[in-house]
Amino acid sequence: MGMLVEGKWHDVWYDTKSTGGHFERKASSFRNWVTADGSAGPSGEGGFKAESGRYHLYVSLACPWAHRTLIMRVLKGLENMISISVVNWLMREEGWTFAEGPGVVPDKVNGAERLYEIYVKADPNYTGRVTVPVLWDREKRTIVNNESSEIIRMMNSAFDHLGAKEGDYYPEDLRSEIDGLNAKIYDTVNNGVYKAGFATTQEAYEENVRPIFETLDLLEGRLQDNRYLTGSRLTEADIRLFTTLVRFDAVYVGHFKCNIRRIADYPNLGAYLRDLYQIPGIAETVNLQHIKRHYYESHRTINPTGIVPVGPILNFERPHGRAHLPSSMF
Ligand SMILES: N[C@@H](CCC(=O)N[C@@H](CS)C(=O)NCC(=O)O)C(=O)O
Repeated sequence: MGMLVEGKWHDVWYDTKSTGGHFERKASSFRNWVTADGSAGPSGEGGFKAESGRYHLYVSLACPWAHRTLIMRVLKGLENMISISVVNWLMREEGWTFAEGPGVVPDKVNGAERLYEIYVKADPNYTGRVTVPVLWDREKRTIVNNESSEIIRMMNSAFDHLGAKEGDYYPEDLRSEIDGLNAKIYDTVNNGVYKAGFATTQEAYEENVRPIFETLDLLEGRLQDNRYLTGSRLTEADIRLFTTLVRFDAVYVGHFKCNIRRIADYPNLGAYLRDLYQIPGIAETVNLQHIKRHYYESHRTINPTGIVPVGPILNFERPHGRAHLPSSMF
């Protein structure tokens, strides 16, 4: 665990001293967009035209942010257009690495052994955290973007004219509702679990753990009559919530102390989680070994022994019973 300072790797843990025990996530640094015609996107510069075989995605199967991009890649059928490398689950002194292990896919594009080498290739003076996901451009030999929320937006539409699968997960008429859900779910659920788990004072922990369950309670009600968060259509808001829910009972309840309730205790959220898991292609993006081993073995400030709990027993294949709720393709 560490960061780059002017292109040099330093092994440091998150600083929570200056923030009263609170974990504060830093903004991502590379913000260019792949677009259909290569014009600039909402941020950054142009020059990144959608082309089959041009882009490469670096992911961790453990990471909920990277997981979003893996799901979107499958839903949009981009597996043959965007290649991937998968880091080892363990993130210790050298940060993410490609050390051999089950499920690891080495870096055949840059031949890197550690993820920070990719950041230094893109910017020899880079200062900041070295995070997944990373979208790499083989042509310009640089990082296009390392912000998952933006990478999934690009995947949603930029490759459509090249034969991506049909489907719009950020449809025009639902955008303001999706934006509202995303903002609340990011703050109190996706990042909320990290704020609770990485807190280093009792106050900071309690302040952050309660809102997680307030939001989950709210979503439980919303999912009573709605198949998906916005109603009958699956959107990026569901994908973003899914990657936290699927890790919740296995990791966040124990390791991050988010234990007021489990997802298994929520009938609607639990069934919704199984419903999404059973969408063709999604189960293959979920690797509970990488997920559990990453958190419990990497965060030694929280779990000094590195022991990985054996349970809980989870079965996302069980019938979800939500097929009666209205659903429409797009
Ligand atoms: N905002 C980023 C966050 C990505 C992120 O924090 N990834 C974690 C893994 S779950 C990471 O790589 N952390 C390494 C570090 O903070 O040093 C995104 O959504 O893409």
